[in-house]
Amino acid sequence: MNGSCGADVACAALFPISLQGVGLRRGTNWVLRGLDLQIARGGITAVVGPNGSGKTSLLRLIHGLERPTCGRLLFAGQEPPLEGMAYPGQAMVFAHTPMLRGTVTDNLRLALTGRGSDPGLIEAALIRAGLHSRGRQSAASLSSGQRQRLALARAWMMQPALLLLDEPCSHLDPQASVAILQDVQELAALGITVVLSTHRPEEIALAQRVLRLDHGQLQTFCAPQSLNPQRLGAIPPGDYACSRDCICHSSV
Ligand SMILES: Nc1ncnc2c1ncn2[C@@H]1O[C@H](COP(=O)(O)OP(=O)(O)OP(=O)(O)O)[C@@H](O)[C@H]1O
Repeated sequence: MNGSCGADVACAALFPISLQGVGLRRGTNWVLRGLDLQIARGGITAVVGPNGSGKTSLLRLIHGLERPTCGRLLFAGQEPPLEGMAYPGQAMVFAHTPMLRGTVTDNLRLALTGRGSDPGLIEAALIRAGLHSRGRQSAASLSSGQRQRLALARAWMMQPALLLLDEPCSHLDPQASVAILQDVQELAALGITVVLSTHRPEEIALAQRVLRLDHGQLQTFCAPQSLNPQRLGAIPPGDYACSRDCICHSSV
């Protein structure tokens, strides 16, 4: 597997991802409102904004774990399938990755469910996760950082065209975060389009575009260079503001 966009068919079927007037209501609370934006194939998009601004909800919606209450979500101009939990061609990794009982290898096998066994691919995923000598170890014994690397390797095995990462380093120490971000960059270099929610400047710095939400609404969608670096360092995480010259696009 070269990993370049998993399958070009999947890429062609996913991009661009278009949100047209998308809203998401939970109970009486509109957590996403009037979103109009387009995500093109390739690169890393960082989704930023204060706590509760809707970052996770947006990723869940793109992945198919939730459906828009109103508006349209289109993949390559088409409505996604109604059946199934998650949309095809995608993988999502959460801040806290649950491990199955069993070994590290057992957890990787999960990604191959329904596709038969592929020892070579599992071996490659173990190496990718830096867990080559730990395949037979209980997955429950892994550190948080090792679990996240395993989760990314598992996602890679699924050959996704789109990888959604929900604050992948939020509970990791700096050293573990560096390893995760290295993995993310490698996956992006393989042609996998990455969308990650984050509060961290070092993750935003990896992105080619930054999508900022506030109270469920799109505030900005621009290149990170357009963000004011002074403010990036000086203000509390999650409160990223655009500099005056940031032109806000609905598509970057
Ligand atoms: N299961 C749920 N039921 C009802 N409301 C929810 C649920 N999960 C989240 N919310 C609400 O949806 C809104 C958006 O939450 P979301 O988790 O998407 O924000 P976020 O930007 O990812 O926040 P954080 O930075 O804290 O992770 C918040 O007001 C939150 O309280």
